[in-house]
Amino acid sequence: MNEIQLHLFIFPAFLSLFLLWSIKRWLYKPEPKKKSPPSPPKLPIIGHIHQLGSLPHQSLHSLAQKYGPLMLLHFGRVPVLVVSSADAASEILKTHDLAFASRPDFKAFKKLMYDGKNVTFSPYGEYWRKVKSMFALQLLNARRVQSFRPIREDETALLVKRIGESLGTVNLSEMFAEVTNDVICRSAFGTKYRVMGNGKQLLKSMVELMELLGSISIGDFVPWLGWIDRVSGLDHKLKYVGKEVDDFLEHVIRQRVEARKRKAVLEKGGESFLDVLLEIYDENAAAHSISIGRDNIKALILDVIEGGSDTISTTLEWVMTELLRHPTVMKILQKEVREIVKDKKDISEDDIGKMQYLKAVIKESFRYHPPAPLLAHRVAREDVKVKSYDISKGTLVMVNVWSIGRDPSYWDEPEKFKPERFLTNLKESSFGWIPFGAGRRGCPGMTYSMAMIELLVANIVHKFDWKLPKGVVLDMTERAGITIHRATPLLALASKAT
Ligand code: HEM
Repeated sequence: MNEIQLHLFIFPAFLSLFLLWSIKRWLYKPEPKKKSPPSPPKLPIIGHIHQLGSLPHQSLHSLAQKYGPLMLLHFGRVPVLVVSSADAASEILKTHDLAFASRPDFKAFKKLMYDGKNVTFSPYGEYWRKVKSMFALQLLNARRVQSFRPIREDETALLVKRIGESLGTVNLSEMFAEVTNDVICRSAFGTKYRVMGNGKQLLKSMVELMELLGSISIGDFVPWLGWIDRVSGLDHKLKYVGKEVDDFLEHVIRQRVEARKRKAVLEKGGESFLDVLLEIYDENAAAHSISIGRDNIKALILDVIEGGSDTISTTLEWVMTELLRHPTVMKILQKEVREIVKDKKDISEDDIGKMQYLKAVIKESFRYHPPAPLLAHRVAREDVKVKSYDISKGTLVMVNVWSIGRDPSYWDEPEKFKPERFLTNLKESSFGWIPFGAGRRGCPGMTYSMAMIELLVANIVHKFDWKLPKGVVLDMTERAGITIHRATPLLALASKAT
């Protein structure tokens, strides 16, 4: 081939290649690079799981100081978005609420909550919408919360009597756990249950259940390491505790069904949650446009017990801890309560309505010690842009309420316990104060909880004076779990009010 022939061949070949390349570029535009939130260095296989520590909300708070309020971690193969400011929380819980309205399907949730049939761990969808609206409209509406008033009053009176009989050092943690359990059981089942069928303490089983719900199963994040859950005993514990709680619920439901057949009257305090559910179950399914079976009832009852007991008792513990740490705040509160109640024997809910400082103390305690410091995890249902970041479908979202309550750009002197901040501005209406979460998946139990916490705190500061036992230094260490309790029981010295 001479030189001219060669040129004649090469030129069209180049031209065709160039045309092919241009067409390909035009047809298949390369995906724009995704922008992820800042992320700390990670380990192979497990990613950032090792950085959670025993108190994840605190470890994540420290990491967020360095990587910012929207931070991306990886737990095994699962991307995890950690949210640590009011502004970022508003993006998740308000702007993109629907996109983040689902929950993860962790093994513990499925095994202990009847395959996710409860409200809290149910994925977003038709079933969740129905049971959530049933919770909000029928189980926890204002009228029903009001109907439980005699239960709250009875149990508060019993607590006051118990403290009065054992003036001196009292174990407030234990007392709060018991009174909360009694109120919740009476609201849920119409009667108190401390002991289960086999003589085991219900409270102890509930503590085990909560611990398991808060535990990490490695198989959820690195499926091929799932065998570790077997070897570590987690799988066995899930089965054992699940069975124990199921036996108890079965026993209670059978008793209640029998009592309903005999038309036995409830203890005072209106229709229980279980009665409402049984009504829907056996009589009225069509009218409620929802079909629920035995497992659904058990799962929904567990929502009430695990949603209510631990969260309320831990709130009471922290409120009293802060009052004991701040005697001046205690004095101001006692003055308010005593001036409003005067020499009446009982505190009415009308009286409570006037106690603005009491409400401020409780709100401040929620800010500083949110009982569920990481809310309940959310999951992204679709790809979504948050601020300028691309968050992919399936990302697990942790909203660090503990961190948000300590954000100095939002709260003035966040490390100080200052109830006054809630008297002067309504901070709790925005996303800096979200101990009950917000948006579609927000907690439906806030009114119920507040009614109980306010009545209990008002009564015990009204009837008694409190201080720390001699030589006791308040230990502020937290105990790990899905709700955060004190690591050591709260002991306090009670004397008759002066
Ligand atoms: C001090 C008391 C309580 C606190 C601090 C609390 C806190 C929370 C939090 C943080 C969430 C997750 C919200 C979110 O993802 O945005 C939640 C959900 C929930 N809570 Fe509560 N809660 C309390 C009491 C109660 C009570 C008394 C009940 C029932 C009687 C209850 C039932 C529920 C249910 C059913 C959900 C799931 C809502 C959903 O996923 O749609 N909670 N709670």
